[in-house]
Amino acid sequence: MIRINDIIDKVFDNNPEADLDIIDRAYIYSARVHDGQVRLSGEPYLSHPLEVAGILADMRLDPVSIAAGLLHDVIEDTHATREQIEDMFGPEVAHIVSGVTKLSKVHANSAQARQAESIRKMLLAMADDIRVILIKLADRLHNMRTLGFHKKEEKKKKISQETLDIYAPLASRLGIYWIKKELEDTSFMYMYPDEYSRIKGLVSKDKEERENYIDTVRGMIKAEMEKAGLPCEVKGRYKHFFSIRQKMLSQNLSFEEVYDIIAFRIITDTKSRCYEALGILHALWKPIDIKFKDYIGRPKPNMYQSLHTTVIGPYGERVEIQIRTLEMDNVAESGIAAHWGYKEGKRIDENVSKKFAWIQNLVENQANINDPDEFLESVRIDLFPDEVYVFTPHGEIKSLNKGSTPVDFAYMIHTEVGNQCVGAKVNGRMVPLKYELNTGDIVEIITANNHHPSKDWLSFVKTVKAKSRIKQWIKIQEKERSISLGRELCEKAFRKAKLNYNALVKSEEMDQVIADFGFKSLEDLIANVGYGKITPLQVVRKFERKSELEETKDSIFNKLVNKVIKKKNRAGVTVKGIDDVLVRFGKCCQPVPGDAITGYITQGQGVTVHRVSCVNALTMNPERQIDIEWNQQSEETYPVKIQIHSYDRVGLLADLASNISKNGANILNVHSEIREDKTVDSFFTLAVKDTDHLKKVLTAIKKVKLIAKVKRVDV
Ligand SMILES: Nc1nc2c(ncn2[C@@H]2O[C@H](COP(=O)(O)OP(=O)(O)OP(=O)(O)O)[C@@H](OP(=O)(O)OP(=O)(O)O)[C@H]2O)c(=O)[nH]1
Repeated sequence: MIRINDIIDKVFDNNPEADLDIIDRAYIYSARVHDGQVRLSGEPYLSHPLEVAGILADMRLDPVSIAAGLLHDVIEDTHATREQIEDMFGPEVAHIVSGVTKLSKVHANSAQARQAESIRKMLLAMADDIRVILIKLADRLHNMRTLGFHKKEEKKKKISQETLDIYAPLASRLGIYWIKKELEDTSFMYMYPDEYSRIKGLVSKDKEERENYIDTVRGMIKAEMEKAGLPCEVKGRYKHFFSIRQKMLSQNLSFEEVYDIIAFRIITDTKSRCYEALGILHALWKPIDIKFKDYIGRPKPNMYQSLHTTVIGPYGERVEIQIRTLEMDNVAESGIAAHWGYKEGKRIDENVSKKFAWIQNLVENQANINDPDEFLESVRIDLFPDEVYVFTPHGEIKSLNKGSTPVDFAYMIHTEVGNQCVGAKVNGRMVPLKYELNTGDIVEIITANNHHPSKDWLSFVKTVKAKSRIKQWIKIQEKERSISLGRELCEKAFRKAKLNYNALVKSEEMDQVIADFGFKSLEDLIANVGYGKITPLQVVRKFERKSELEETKDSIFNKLVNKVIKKKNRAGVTVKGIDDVLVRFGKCCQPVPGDAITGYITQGQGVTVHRVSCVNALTMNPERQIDIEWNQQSEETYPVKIQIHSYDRVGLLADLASNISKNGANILNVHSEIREDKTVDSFFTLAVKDTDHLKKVLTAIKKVKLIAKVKRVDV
């Protein structure tokens, strides 16, 4: 078991100025709260947080991350609370520890949904503080190292599969290659023990011969570099087992045919020397053209940089050689962690944040995908990137998933370019929209203003962005179609039931009906009628039931309430300088004569009247504003909403209704909300002649028994 002093030494070696005290304190606290707990291995539980902290120190992370690693499961597994952690170690450590704790709580029915949920949580946690995921990776790595202590084979396989599905790709995407490799190889060993042993056996077979080969080739490369005065270190590396297996499966190769089981790495000091070394190598051994990859010019999204070349080696064999600087080599192993400041308080730098902006994108693009299968599929594409690099006609480089098409490219440029894409030229030639792009292609998208995405595109696009934007467009179209169909169906059904559809859609009963069905808006309700999810008759029945209920209420009140005024097209307002213009009233502020008003010229729908104090009037475009005034001779009445706050008592509504009626105002609508403190707010929509009439009604209501407050309110 690693000791705390070993961890502290590692941190000190990385950064002699690090705050070691927080690590010490976290260790003491963790030891205290985990006291008495044991792991399946029989070791004290403390060994786990210590090993996790050791892995984090190997990743050269900052003391805050290491302290959080020591405490990573105290909230979940002991009596410790987030507040205690915050008091003792500060908000940063507490935030990270509680982030790790949240990740371990996944509630879902199916295995698929569980996986989707845990990936979604990880993405969110990464977008919040990437250190949460680094700790989770270290935690998983140690759990994999000790997986052998689990008794059940099934359990070991399940955990290994999850590691291959989620944790290894995440480590790869974050560029922490050493963790990715270890996770893959350990999972491989538990998942397919026979195959693992076979490959392991084949790699170690003829070990001595292989080591001799490595020494010889390394010596040759080194000598050639020295001759050219190029300082460098040359290493031989064995491909990891899981990667060998993947290559054999994906390219249908036998073990002997995987030529890069041994490869060489040249580490030099500057970027230009990397290219120089490449030239020297190619002069020594003939390169295989198609196997050259310049990840220095085009780094991978996980920041990996290196030149890869394959040459015909000294014995006529293929030799893969990777060339990079020392700094690139560090990043190749540690990825994002290599860029993580391990000095106190130093945050991840902006450049690195930009490189990892894909995390944010992933979170945003997937926020609306609810189906676990679809979610996993889309994340899989993003987590197992196999990029192609293509160019815009202006020479800008874009990286896309392998298999991407011009439509993916178009959506990557801009959603509108995608939506209006009609054709594409690749390297100057027209290609079908489902053409698979290759690295180096120059792609030009042809758009047409009124063109729209097609459902068929979903069958070939590869990127999450293109998929989600096309689906979004289809959804909007379907919704629009459903709304107009739904409206038509409802109108017919209402007519048949002798209900006035146009009046009722604007009523408060409709708000209630919408809520009864569990929808948020009238549009949603109508669209669902159009989709066929509810029938128009179900909507009609709600209204019929409502009027039946109403009839059982107090009869005086009922008669008054049901005297709904059928209003004629509103006059009563003159628009200055224009005679014959359609005038409508803002539903938002319900102006009545006497109110200061203003007009808003709408597109094709005449002028809308608002009170000058209405928020909509305050924010309207001044160019569309027009002066209007009340017509003095108008005989019209106007709806206005009032709120009456009072104590709840028997007969209150009847008293109010008769008082309002006595004062010459008709009641168009009423509803009450009873509060816990035995008071009630009654909302009446009245038809009044003007503000004076309204004032008279309000004053009269104040005289009704036990009324606390009366006021006019906006709708
Ligand atoms: N650190 C790091 N190394 C990378 C990355 N991508 C590629 N490499 C290195 O490059 C090797 C080969 O990758 P590629 O050139 O992409 O080609 P291949 O996948 O072999 O297919 P191809 O031969 O082109 O058909 C990898 O081997 P293995 O994956 O077997 O790994 P390791 O060597 O560490 O066990 C790594 O050594 C990366 O993102 N990070």
